[in-house]
Amino acid sequence: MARQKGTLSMVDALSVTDLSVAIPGARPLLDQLSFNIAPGERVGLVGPSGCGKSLTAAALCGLLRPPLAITGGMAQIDGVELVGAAPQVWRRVRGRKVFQIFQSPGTALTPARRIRAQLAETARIVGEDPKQAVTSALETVALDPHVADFFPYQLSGGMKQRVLIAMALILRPRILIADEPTTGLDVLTEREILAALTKMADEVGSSLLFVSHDLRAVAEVANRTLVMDHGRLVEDAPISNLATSIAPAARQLAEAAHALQIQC
Ligand SMILES: Nc1ncnc2c1ncn2[C@@H]1O[C@H](COP(=O)(O)OP(=O)(O)OP(=O)(O)O)[C@@H](O)[C@H]1O
Repeated sequence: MARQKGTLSMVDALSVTDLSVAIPGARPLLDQLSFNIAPGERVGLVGPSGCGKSLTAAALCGLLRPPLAITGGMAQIDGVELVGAAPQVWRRVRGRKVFQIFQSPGTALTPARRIRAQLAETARIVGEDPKQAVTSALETVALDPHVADFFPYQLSGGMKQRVLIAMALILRPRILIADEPTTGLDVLTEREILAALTKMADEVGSSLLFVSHDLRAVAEVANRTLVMDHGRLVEDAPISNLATSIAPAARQLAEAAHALQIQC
């Protein structure tokens, strides 16, 4: 495995070194993860259910809840150390340096505010003209301009995900972490979301860490894949190399994806 141990170089958007997460006193749930992501790089994080993908995303977004805790290692975004960072550091980092999109987009939107107000507020945070930013971000994620007048409850799951991607477009984060953003969506909506994600990352130059159990979805957005198994990183390779990996979890994922390919 071409595993990069990660002292932060000038070019890394994210550098993770020996990151461990556990309930203190118990065995680690994340065990000494190390990887780097370059600016603009799009990386998939895959592995079997329960291997630690979501915990990794949560740790990098400062969203672990006690008794879970980071028990060792470092994680830097754009040179800012996240492990042990104070709340005021997180307020500076969250959104502008790391933006997260999760499975349930509804929880990230304020229920009683129209989409226009929420996107405009985001634009003001970064000093953008709100009107222009809202129009242009909605257009980039292929949402009708009228969506700006809606409340979150009036949107489908796929539309809410696109609103969040529009928010990321306005904030221009250094890295976007998307944890299973298309789970529960139909396949056409899934492809639209993946297209919006890659377009957003291309326009802004953001790096993308795309968490999924679905290698086919990862293949749409990333060409490098991190594979986890039982809390450890077991492979770091181009997606096309997984079938011949020495890591059984990587080979099993490649075989499953191959078996699911349907000729239409
Ligand atoms: N709050 C928690 N307290 C204790 N253990 C937890 C907690 N959250 C997750 N875990 C454990 O950590 C491990 C990794 O969980 P995680 O949610 O990261 O898996 P995952 O790879 O995202 O799985 P899936 O693909 O099913 O979403 C699992 O064994 C899980 O039971």
